Amino acid sequence: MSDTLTISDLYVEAGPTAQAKVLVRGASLRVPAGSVVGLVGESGSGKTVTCMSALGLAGSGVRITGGSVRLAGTELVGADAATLNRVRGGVVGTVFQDPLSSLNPLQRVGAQIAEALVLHRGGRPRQHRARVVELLASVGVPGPEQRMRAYPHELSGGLRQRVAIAIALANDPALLVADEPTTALDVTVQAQVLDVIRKATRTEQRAALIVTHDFGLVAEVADRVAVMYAGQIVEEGPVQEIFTHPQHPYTRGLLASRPTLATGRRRLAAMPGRPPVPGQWPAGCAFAERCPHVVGACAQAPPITASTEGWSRCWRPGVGGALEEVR
Ligand SMILES: Nc1ncnc2c1ncn2[C@@H]1O[C@H](COP(=O)(O)OP(=O)(O)OP(=O)(O)O)[C@@H](O)[C@H]1O
Repeated sequence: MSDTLTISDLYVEAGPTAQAKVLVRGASLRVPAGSVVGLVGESGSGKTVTCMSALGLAGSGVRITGGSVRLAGTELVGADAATLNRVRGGVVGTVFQDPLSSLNPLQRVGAQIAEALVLHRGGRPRQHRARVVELLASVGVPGPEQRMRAYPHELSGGLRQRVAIAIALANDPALLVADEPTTALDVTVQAQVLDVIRKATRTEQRAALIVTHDFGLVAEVADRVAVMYAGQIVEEGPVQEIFTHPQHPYTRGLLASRPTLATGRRRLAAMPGRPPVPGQWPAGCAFAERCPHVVGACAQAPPITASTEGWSRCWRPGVGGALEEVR
């Protein structure tokens, strides 16, 4: 299967060149066409910076210093503003955690969807009315003809996120990037919104990259997963394989932490061979007596990320964020 998105050996820095902070170090990631990939890692590991800088959407002061990003055949690193504008909203649609901050509070939601269509397809907003209704219906907004006239604050959080997804999907993008799309929602609504994202990808053969700290969400929705730690992708592969045979200690630590999504938890529990529960030293850990940390429940700083059954080693962030073994 060809890749819709290929990120290769990406380096990203921030701050003045002389004292630049390296935020992403050699990240490589592929999102095959028609598949859902979860980019998972703890807060601050560099997930958002990786995705946003890859799409040319990183904040000021953040720059790519190496690597390549190919989206549907177009190289984005070093691309001019016109190419990036064509790609954003056209080839890739983005959804963020908080729809209230991504939607314009002063504009009716239908007008905002129509605006996305006008931007890439031309014409006047009212010419896109039928497509707006169709989009709202496709993301499960009931009564789309009425709801398109609502302002964002008149809708529930779940409906607002559906509207944000409708905007992201407006121009039939090849790739949907969703950054913590369900974190701001309560648990039942989370499952519904994930369902919308899954349908939007599976039925249209569209690829999706979902950024999350929640392995349960990945278990629920993704085909492949990439695990990010301290600016590096430490492990990448099919979800089932990574969940049942995690190779990297950090992945094991993440898997041992409690996923929030009930359905994801059920799927995880059904996978044989997953790591032990947090808070306990695994049987046979060679460092149990010397090391003060416990799996997934470390109170120290910097934390040791994992020491689980089958691993006789503990790891912690070392110089420059690289993992070093604790001896
Ligand atoms: N504009 C910036 N300038 C300097 N540092 C930045 C900038 N943006 C992000 N960072 C730093 O880069 C690191 C990675 O941030 P990022 O937002 O990508 O993490 P994340 O894994 O997405 O976490 P979260 O889930 O909390 O969003 C953090 O240490 C953050 O402080």
